[in-house]
Amino acid sequence: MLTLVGEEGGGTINKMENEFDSKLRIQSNSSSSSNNSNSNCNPQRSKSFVFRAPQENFSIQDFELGKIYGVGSYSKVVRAKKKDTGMVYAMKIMDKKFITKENKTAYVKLERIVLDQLDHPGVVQLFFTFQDTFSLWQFDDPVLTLNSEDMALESCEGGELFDQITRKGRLSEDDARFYAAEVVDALEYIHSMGLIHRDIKNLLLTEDGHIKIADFGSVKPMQDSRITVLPNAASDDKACTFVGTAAYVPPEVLNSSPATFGRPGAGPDGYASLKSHPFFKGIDWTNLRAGTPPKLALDPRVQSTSSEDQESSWNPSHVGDTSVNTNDGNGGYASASEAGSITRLASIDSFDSKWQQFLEPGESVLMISMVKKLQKLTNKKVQLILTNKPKLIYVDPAKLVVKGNIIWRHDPLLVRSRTFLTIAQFRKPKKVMSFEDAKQRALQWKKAIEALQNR
Ligand SMILES: Nc1ncnc2c1ncn2[C@@H]1O[C@H](COP(=O)(O)OP(=O)(O)OP(=O)(O)O)[C@@H](O)[C@H]1O
Repeated sequence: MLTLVGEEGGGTINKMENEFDSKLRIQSNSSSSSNNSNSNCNPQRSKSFVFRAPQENFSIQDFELGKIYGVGSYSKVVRAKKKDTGMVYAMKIMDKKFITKENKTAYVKLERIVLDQLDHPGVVQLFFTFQDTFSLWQFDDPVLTLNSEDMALESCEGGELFDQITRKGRLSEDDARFYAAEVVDALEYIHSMGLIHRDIKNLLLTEDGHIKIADFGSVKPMQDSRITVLPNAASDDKACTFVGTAAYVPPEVLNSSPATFGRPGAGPDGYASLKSHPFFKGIDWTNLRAGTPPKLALDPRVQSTSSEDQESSWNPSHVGDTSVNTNDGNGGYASASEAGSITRLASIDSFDSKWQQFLEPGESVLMISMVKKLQKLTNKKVQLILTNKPKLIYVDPAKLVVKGNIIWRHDPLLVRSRTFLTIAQFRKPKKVMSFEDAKQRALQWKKAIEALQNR
């Protein structure tokens, strides 16, 4: 049985979560006093800090949840439609216990405060936040409790720029210029606010195809920052701590120096010389966002992407299904019957810090499940973990040691039923492994692995 409470005792967890609350909760405006999530009003710069994006009393039940946009190191981002208003958001759901345990509270707080104060078309907008308690089931064991911190962000329906490059094979020079210009414009704004982002890896796209920068958890406010940063927010000015994602790290950080504004090529005169570079000839910097973006290449595996279709697929049970970008021929959503068979928040254990030790920095879990590894004589319970590296391992859940690293090639997967998944490893040592997933997600495992094979 996987229990969060059972491992450490409810008292400790409660203490941790209270600690989280006290660190995160800052006097906020209430929903009744504020209906201005879209306004440009300046936040109040005083001891009693007032958020522009209010802390609401909503619950996840107020939303229809759809596909999972992605899984970060300490969050899941899910498409969420508010039932009463019909507004669609990208809901960033974070487990408070996990964040507290991993000492990430300050980063969460910083992202919340910074996003609250940024206002630029190239930066993803924060609309509101709320806290919630989910009831979880695992293999029909008693209910578990997840206390979450949720941020309702502007939904970037165009997905990641990375996927556009993958689908198109390469960008034309004009398209590359367009995206580069929008990134430069957004970074100029971010830098003008006295912030260094430090983790520009997810360049997201709006439905129209304009760039949005997200994920401000690693942001570094400089001393003269125009952003109000409250006590307890992350500060590693002196320590030169490594923050960000290894593959995207700027050269100065690799040399153990602090991050600087210089990354994208801005010189001592700021962005002027960069923007007047011959590559950007013809770019109208003052009306950048009025330009026509490159046409988005749709995911060929998704048969229909109209909003209508997406909305008809809403089902709360998807929230626990981390089989991201799978080829289910159903617009990226599980069918109703598949969804029904997915335990609510089934893969919540992906938030459990004990699995994080098997990941490298920046690596995130795509699917995770307690399964039975079928062997000749005995069956063993193992934790099967699929990551975006991509990597597929199974771990002894009691000893917390990796028991196997499955190296796959093409077409090694066989689904015998909703429960049984067989994987053939063709590289040496050659072997065939079978797993039984009591949550009947064999097909989803297959699709998630195949999606990675096809990348
Ligand atoms: N506003 C958004 N709209 C659509 N998709 C989003 C949005 N924000 C994030 N995503 C997707 O969700 C994924 C997870 O985002 P998140 O910010 O939780 O973590 P991350 O930045 O990818 O990873 P890490 O936290 O490890 O740095 C992203 O990779 C992105 O694809």
